[in-house]
Amino acid sequence: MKGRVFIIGLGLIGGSLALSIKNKHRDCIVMGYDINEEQTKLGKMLGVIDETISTIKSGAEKADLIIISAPVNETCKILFSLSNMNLKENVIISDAGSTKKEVVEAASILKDKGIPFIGGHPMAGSHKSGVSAAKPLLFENAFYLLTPQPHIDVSLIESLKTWLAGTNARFLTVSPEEHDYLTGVISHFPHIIAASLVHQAEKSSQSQQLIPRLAAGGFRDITRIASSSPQMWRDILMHNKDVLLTLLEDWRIEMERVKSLLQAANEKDIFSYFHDAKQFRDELPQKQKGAIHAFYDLFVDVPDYPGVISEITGYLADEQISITNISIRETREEINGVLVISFQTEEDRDRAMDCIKRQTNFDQTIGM
Ligand SMILES: NC(=O)C1=CN([C@@H]2O[C@H](COP(=O)(O)OP(=O)(O)OC[C@H]3O[C@@H](n4cnc5c(N)ncnc54)[C@H](O)[C@@H]3O)[C@@H](O)[C@H]2O)C=CC1
Ligand SMILES: O=C(O)C(=O)Cc1ccc(O)cc1
Repeated sequence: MKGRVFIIGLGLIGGSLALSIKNKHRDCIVMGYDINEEQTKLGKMLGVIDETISTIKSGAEKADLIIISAPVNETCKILFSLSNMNLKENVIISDAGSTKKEVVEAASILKDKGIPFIGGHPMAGSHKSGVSAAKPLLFENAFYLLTPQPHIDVSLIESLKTWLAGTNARFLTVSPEEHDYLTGVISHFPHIIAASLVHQAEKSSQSQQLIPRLAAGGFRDITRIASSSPQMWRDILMHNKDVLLTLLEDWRIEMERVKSLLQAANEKDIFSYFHDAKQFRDELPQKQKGAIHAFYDLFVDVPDYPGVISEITGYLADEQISITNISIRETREEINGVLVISFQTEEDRDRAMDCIKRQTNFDQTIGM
């Protein structure tokens, strides 16, 4: 496609969309605006965008496609300001926000002026923020939910999908209400629980100083999403309040049930509680990307001698296997440490396992 794409909110998601669009449509020009000028400058320096734009108006009035990728409260305000600008006749406006009902409602002001808005949500990402974390293939194999209103012409939806083809995502159309319920269950609610687990550990750590050290391993992994942007999650909770209040009530009832099983020392039902959860989880699709990002982790038991980490990273570098993160877990003093290496893809992790197996006799396990 040829034309000008304008990204408003040039962070992790805006930057990743910009890169995927530039990859696929070599002749288009991607313009970027961010309220934080540093992000726009950085985006240009990193080659994420072609042009920096200093006001929304100046970018919007030149654009064929506008994608808003700011926190969802800001998105609603930006939609309102776009409705007062002289946009091109063929423009399409979309967004990348994690909630849809309120965003689509805010966009009704555009409908009144005949400007098409198609709500969008690429359902992949991470706890990282900012344009420097952007990646062209962040959304590969992820679901990309679209929430067009009935008045939107099918050809416009197809045109948006063509613009976004470089994401390699899978498009699904749902209603804004359905969207907010689905994402409430599998993404928004788990973020509340992750943050609450961290709060609980923090409270306990006031009387038990060993907690932070012991929490360094699995606890840190299962609460990774609690490191996400607080502004983004505040906005998401404000938008999806009703769904989340219902889910919190369901959760409270569920916890009461577990409490009574425990009080009654009901071994049979406690077993079933874990057994049934394991069964459902084990049957979830493994190769598909869900809303919460999976890193492909490899755990390597390494002996405690100087240089062991650079030895392993050296073997991986020799075979050009890229890693996204590396850390050492020291939960067991004076015994082997566990080196945790994270990869972007399952293939990279499998190649790394094979490489380390050939080069060393260290035990390895994979994180699931
Ligand atoms: N982080 C994730 O994994 C995912 C996030 N989303 C959604 O995408 C949107 C962006 O999230 P991220 O890129 O992760 O956040 P981010 O924090 O990396 O980027 C957001 C950017 O928006 C800018 N911004 C804030 N207000 C603005 C305004 N009024 N005008 C212009 N720019 C403004 C910020 O300065 C920041 O650079 C949010 O709506 C979020 O709910 C969707 C899918 C995944
Ligand atoms: O893996 C993670 O950190 C996420 O939870 C990513 C994420 C965050 C917000 C979304 O609307 C969709 C995906």
